[in-house]
Amino acid sequence: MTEIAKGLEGVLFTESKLTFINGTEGILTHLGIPIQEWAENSTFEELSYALLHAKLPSAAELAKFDAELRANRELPAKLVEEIASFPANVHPMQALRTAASYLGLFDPQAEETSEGARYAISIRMIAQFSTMIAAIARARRGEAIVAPRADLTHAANFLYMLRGEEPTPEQARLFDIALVLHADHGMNASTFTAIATSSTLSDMYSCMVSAIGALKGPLHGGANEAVMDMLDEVGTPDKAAEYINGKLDRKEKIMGVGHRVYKNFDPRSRVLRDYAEHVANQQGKSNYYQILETIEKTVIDRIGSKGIYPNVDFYSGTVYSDLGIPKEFFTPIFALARISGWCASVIEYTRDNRLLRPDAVYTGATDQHYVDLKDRQ
Ligand SMILES: CC(=O)SCCNC(=O)CCNC(=O)[C@H](O)C(C)(C)COP(=O)(O)OP(=O)(O)OC[C@H]1O[C@@H](n2cnc3c(N)ncnc32)[C@H](O)[C@@H]1OP(=O)(O)O
Ligand SMILES: O=C([O-])CC(=O)C(=O)O
Repeated sequence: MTEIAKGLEGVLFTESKLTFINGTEGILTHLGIPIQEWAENSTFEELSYALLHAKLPSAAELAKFDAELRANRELPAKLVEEIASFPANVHPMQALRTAASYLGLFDPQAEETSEGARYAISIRMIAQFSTMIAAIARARRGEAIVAPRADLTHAANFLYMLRGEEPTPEQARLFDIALVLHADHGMNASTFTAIATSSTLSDMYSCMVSAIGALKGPLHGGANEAVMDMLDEVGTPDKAAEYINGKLDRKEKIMGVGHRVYKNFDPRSRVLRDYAEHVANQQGKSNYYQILETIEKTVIDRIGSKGIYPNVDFYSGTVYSDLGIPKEFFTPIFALARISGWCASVIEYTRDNRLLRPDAVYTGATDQHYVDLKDRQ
């Protein structure tokens, strides 16, 4: 009998030097370096360089790359106008998908697919995704769009544009760590989607728009917002265990737990949990962390034996929420970070491109003949 790899589970379709995951032992490395070391020591700018070049930058290379990102933050004025007129009630991921596509209209290199062009476009998109997302957030709240500043880091500039005031160094660093943790993750659904599009030799903007669409779904990047919905529904920590037990009894899914590859724990969620705990311990903060702690314990007690543990989307929202970021922007922020992984993976795959085209086992009718419309039941 023909074996079907449902969900392409375990199917190896390419080689990559960027990211390694051992889902049984909870190991994630970029360029062989553990994610915990990236989070502790590095920045989003440095990891983006490392992914795009498959090597750690020298100090001079990093300074040049950072300067290029800073120089490319501004959006075309027409796009800013367009974002300001988007309907306020659309989901920000819809707005981002549209804005990213619109951005391509102003890029003279948009149709070029050489590696050099893909790289130059990647720098612009990494820089401009941040500006687009902050602009979408401001416009949605009816606030004036804040122009980017070139004297701030990528993380600090995003929070500045979003809130209209500079973050503290601690807030900027916390957000930077969140970006580092989300920047790449092997052949996840959105990266795979970007690669599938690029495998037809399509352009970078089409690849990124496809990837945004794939990230949006609640089984992937959209889960971080869904977790926050769940926390709001639970309300207070004392109700969390009953709420989760009820959901599991009804065989409903819990958002932010479970993973196609990690069957023990997701190392990113551990890092985020520590930061979420740190933030929660500061005076006057939300009780989201306490609810999540109880949910984690209840889930592991009930279904941990199936390999269900918190994933990266579980704790990220409470960190964002304590940074003053509204929940509808959690998934756009995922895109703000993952753009680096998408671009790097597309560039890497395209070097030895092969059209992606799997197959399905046909189970439909055979030996039929066309029936005229008037003779059909
Ligand atoms: C950044 C990211 O993309 S990380 C993932 C973000 N997504 C989410 O958090 C959404 C919730 N999680 C899920 O839906 C799933 O865990 C997925 C889609 C991420 C991975 O699923 P799969 O690899 O297909 O796992 P699969 O569906 O085979 O699950 C195995 C068992 O665990 C159960 N299970 C998996 N996830 C969950 C969950 N979130 N809640 C409850 N039960 C779950 C399944 O029902 C299944 O049980 P069974 O064996 O009794 O039928
Ligand atoms: O790898 C996956 O399937 C999903 C994930 O955790 C990510 O994209 O960060």
